[in-house]
Amino acid sequence: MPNESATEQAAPEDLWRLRRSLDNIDTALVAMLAERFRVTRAVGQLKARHRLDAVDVAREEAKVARLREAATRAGLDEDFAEEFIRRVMAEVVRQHREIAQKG
Ligand SMILES: O=C(O)C(=O)C[C@]1(C(=O)O)C=C[C@@H](O)C=C1
Repeated sequence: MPNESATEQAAPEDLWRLRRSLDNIDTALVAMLAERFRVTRAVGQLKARHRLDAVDVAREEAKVARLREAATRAGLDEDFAEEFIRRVMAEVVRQHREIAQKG
């Protein structure tokens, strides 16, 4: 293929297989994130309609604690898991404020 890197051309079959697996996982992650944002947009519309604050600190902290435990059980670094979910929630809050402003 013309746009393959030199590493890809020289890669052994195992590397190809692992990379295909990674590509599938990445696609699934994006699809799940998109689904999550579809749900949070609906939450944002409800919050705007009922004049509720975009941020729910207690819920965020409970979620972080729960996900840190889930990460540990799954063998994933819990600080990474926390960083990830906090970044996602920050984007959700940004979108909720945008929804509330635009009406
Ligand atoms: O549960 C809510 O109220 C949400 O708006 C969702 C969510 C989240 O993405 O999990 C986002 C912002 C809130 O501060 C808490 C949680």
